[in-house]
Amino acid sequence: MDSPPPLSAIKDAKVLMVGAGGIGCELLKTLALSGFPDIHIIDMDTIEVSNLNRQFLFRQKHVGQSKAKVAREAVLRFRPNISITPYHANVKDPDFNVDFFKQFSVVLNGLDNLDARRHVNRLCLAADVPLVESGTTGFLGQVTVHLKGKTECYECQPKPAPKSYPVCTITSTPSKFVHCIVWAKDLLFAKLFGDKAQDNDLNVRSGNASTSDHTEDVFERRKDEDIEEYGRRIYDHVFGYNIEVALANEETWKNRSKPRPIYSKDVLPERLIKQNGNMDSASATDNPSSVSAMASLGMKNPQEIWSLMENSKIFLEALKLFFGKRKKEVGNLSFDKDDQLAVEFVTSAANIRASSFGIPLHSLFESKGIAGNIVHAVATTNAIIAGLIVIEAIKVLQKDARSYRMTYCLEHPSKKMLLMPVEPYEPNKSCYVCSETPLSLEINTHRSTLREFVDKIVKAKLGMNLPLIMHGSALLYEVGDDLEEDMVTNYAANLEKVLSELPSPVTSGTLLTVEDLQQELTCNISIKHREEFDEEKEPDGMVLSGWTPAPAVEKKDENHVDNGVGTSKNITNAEQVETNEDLEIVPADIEIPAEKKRKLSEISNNDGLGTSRVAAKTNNHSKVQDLDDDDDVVFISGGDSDPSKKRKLH
Ligand SMILES: Nc1ncnc2c1ncn2[C@@H]1O[C@H](COP(=O)(O)OP(=O)(O)OP(=O)(O)O)[C@@H](O)[C@H]1O
Ligand SMILES: [Zn+2]
Repeated sequence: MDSPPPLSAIKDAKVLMVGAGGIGCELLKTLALSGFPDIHIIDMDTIEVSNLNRQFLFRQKHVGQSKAKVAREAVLRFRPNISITPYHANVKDPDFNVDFFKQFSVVLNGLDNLDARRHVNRLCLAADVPLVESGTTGFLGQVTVHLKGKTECYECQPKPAPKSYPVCTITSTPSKFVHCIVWAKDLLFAKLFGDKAQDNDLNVRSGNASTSDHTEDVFERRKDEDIEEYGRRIYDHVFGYNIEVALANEETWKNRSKPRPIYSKDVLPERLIKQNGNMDSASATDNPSSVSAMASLGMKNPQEIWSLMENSKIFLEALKLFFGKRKKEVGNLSFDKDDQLAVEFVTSAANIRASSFGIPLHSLFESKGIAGNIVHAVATTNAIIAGLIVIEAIKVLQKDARSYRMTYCLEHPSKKMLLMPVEPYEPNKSCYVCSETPLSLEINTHRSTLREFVDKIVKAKLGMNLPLIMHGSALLYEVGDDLEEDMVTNYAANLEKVLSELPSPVTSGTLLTVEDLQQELTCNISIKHREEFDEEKEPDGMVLSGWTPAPAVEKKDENHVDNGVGTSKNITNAEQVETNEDLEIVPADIEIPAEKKRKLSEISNNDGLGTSRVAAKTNNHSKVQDLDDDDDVVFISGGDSDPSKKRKLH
């Protein structure tokens, strides 16, 4: 195949692509066809059957192989003369350090989780390499350009927190099917098959616990207890007894319709084994990943809505299969949308609960989508977004900063346009990642340990990978392969100490320096002691602040138009999305600007210090409601985790 000569800016470019999934496959193809001569790809995954419907560089025979390597081979078949270097690895591996990033002209992300995106953002800032970010969720998509000091970095705006529900809605007063799914997945499944020791609101106490039968841990299987008996006991406890206990609190039901307790004997015959000969033989195979309650019971259609009786049978069968065929995993399982048996269990439990609360039942297919925060992937959106990434990459290579655009791909046309380009925003001066703004942390220094600080703040909130913590010149903690043994012992001991009892005590007023050696990121955290925290609102028992959106100021030139679009009015669609009930379970990785912020061109038109001719603009992003996980993002994606990971249906 002959191809036209590449643009001169492309000819010498060396680009790094991170992620070879839905967006990545499209991107690699478009880069190759556009004439990019030297492409490096990092992807840590192997190909799954569920990827094949949209990750078109992969075929059935590639299942189980490295995405980065197979993508390379597929593209070399139609562009044999370009150089493609694959890395089957996690981008967070220490090998991919700042020096590694420095060799590239531009980095292009096709990731699906916040954690990896933040990491790449930091490495690009440290290496001073431009980053083109992207994400898609169904029909929605987004591409942004991040150039150190010129445009906002990926982390300049706090990301939407994952959608969460009030605990009491989940444990006591569900009103939507999603509440039943969250209950089945995060409480019941976790209690039965995950870590037993975890706190869990399922063991609802009766009014007089001392005389109740329920003082024992009902979830503990009794010695020699038959598995069906055990399953029925769990069933009766969570769908019968717990509902009776809840009903006893009249106040709760004053303005709500009361739930109905459901006991297994009312729904199922006394003994299923008699009814269903294959209950004991269970599934035909011993391969744990193919064990299925539906298969055992001869039910085939995942789109069918099961009756209460069918849900109850699936519930008992799935429970039995976990304790029979997958016994080794019990105690360590966490819900995985690709685990058929887990989805069957969660679907049936959610449906039985829904039945009790008068909520419409759902099929396994629908439940899987809700439980896995799945948004149906749209291959065309990935292709459009990949094209836009390449357009922005070319502008970056041409050093044409004034024409950079962040572009949103909308679900419904706005002013007859599906693509909405907006000029990029200037960096947020209070961003702890790309500016040096100190953070402050309220924490109980007499109660919280260094380990809690490391896990909940340094890793979870600040997204650091290889952290080092200093108080003045005293090193309190660091990680690394080359540490002396006595240092390792010291740090391990420090981790268990409360902050005020560390060798160099951390108390109110202490300024801690936290550094990530791989990301080359340093943050100063000013510590403020606080005695009490609200368990519901501040479950971490610590509050980090200082990382805020840039202050909103009164907006001028409201009708200013970028490229013919881009006024605040263009956001209506995004706002519709935000209030769209159907999207409730979508992990919104996407952020859409509600109103304009100061833009790059306005800054570069003047002294470059931010005293732009446009005196006042707002700086708010209206984020599409985060429906999940993962996950996750200012950018949309194929999904995280991670609690912030968005996922697609395959
Ligand atoms: N830390 C990371 N290092 C390297 N690659 C990563 C990292 N995190 C995510 N990825 C890759 O990014 C890609 C994202 O692609 P995509 O959103 O299509 O997800 P997927 O895993 O292929 O599909 P799905 O999530 O829908 O099952 C994946 O191939 C994944 O392996
Ligand atoms: Zn920033």
